[in-house]
Amino acid sequence: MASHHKNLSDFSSIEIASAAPYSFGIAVSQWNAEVTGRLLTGAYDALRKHGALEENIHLVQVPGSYELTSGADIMLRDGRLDAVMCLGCVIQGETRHFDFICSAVAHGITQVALKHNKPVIFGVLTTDNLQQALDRAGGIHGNKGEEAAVTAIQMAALGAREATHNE
Ligand SMILES: Nc1c(NC[C@H](O)[C@H](O)[C@H](O)CO)[nH]c(=O)[nH]c1=O
Ligand SMILES: CC(=O)[C@@H](O)COP(=O)(O)O
Repeated sequence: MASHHKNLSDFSSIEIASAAPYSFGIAVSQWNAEVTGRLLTGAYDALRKHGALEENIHLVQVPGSYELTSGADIMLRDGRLDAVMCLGCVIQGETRHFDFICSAVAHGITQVALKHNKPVIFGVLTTDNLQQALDRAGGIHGNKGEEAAVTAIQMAALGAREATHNE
């Protein structure tokens, strides 16, 4: 299994840019708040650890992961943000509803990123059960929210470099 005994939040092998110059949006789902709250803490703490200013971190809450697409779109409308993280937790139930939500949010946020030409980071846990989610929200497998924040920083820095290069 890919993540067996692996801390998915181990970034020791990469150089992470400073987050200080950039503005970030975080859209977080209220479904499975026990998990998404931990993802949010991981993301926020990682942004601040890498220099993001408190006033440059903007938060919106949406009902469920399916609404993360709309939340990201709304956050990107005024063009002020350099990257948006979408944090959610979808846990398999008895029906195929899980499949539709996971597919919709993955495709949806991709379309939003292309629409606004800004990075929209997929920080959504898609698990078989609650324990798998908790293990990836500050547990034995790290914190998907922290991963999303590091990814957002790296992509914001990439965008800034490319903008400078193309001037
Ligand atoms: N079952 C989960 C949901 N379901 C709700 C949907 O995300 C959506 O809000 C609803 O279908 C109305 O559009 N959401 C999660 O984030 N996680 C779940 O496990
Ligand atoms: C991912 C979901 O929407 C799921 O939790 C709902 O449960 P069910 O498939 O049993 O209706």
